[in-house]
Amino acid sequence: MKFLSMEEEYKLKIALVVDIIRQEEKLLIKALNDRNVDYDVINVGQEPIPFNKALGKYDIGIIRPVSMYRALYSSAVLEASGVHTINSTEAISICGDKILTYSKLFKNSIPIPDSIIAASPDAVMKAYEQMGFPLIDKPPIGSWGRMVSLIRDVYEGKTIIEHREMLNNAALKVHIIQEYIKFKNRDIRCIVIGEELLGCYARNIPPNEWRANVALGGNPTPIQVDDKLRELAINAAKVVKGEFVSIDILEHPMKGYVVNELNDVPEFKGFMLATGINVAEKLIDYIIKIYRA
Ligand SMILES: Nc1ncnc2c1ncn2[C@@H]1O[C@H](COP(=O)(O)OP(=O)(O)OP(=O)(O)O)[C@@H](O)[C@H]1O
Repeated sequence: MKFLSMEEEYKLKIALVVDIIRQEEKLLIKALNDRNVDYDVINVGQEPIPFNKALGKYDIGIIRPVSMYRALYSSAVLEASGVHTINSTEAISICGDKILTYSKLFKNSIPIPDSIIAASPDAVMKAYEQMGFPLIDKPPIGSWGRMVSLIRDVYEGKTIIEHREMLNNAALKVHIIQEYIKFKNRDIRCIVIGEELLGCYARNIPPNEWRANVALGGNPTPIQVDDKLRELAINAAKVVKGEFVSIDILEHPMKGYVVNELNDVPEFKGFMLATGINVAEKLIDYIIKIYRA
């Protein structure tokens, strides 16, 4: 029997595309080193990426930029040279925009919060009236809960409309007006890799907040995963063509689980704290298992 050297064994060449190195990226680098996988870190926050077939030396691009457009475009350029990116450009473009995400989910009968899209101040006022207060108003792009607003009456609504109109970004002037789902004072975040659910945890809403983001102090706690939750998370990931995504789920008093959003560059500090699962190792093991030559 011939024993393969580590290099022969793992013929994969990986591009780890980043714009900053967070704890998540450090863990990915550690997992790559531990498994002796050949990789380069491409920092698109500092380095240009040419349209160049030489990029085709990479088998896989792990796309990790925090900035949505850096993630989207670096994935597109790598894909153009034949690199398989995780996530794909298509998945990033869908998940990076909540309206595109909801459109895919709704079309595929995956429950979402009742939502209305409004693209002008007049349309927003009408949408507020149709939805009724209290309601949530959020822009289609953004993360860490920024600009996600709980609006209790028309005065607060008018303030939000005015502020958004002042922003120099067309997408931020579009509003998603949404039912406020207060039910359990928490939201659930699951991670799917490939077609499997890695796990889920809950983020409890901290004091003086109504949002559960870990970045805002949301407290990660373990939960029991039932079949419905598992099925919903896997289906939602599939519908947006996500290969490594996190899925945010709210619990509705009548409708049960509803998908709030998906993230194509998932953060996983909170997930690891609550579940003890090393997401970086699982992702690299998955890549080795599925894509090793
Ligand atoms: N319709 C809603 N009803 C109740 N709470 C909501 C609703 N929409 C958002 N939230 C709360 O606000 C938080 C942030 O909202 P959302 O996830 O839509 O924004 P985000 O900026 O994309 O956040 P993330 O960093 O998770 O990507 C959610 O985690 C949830 O706690």
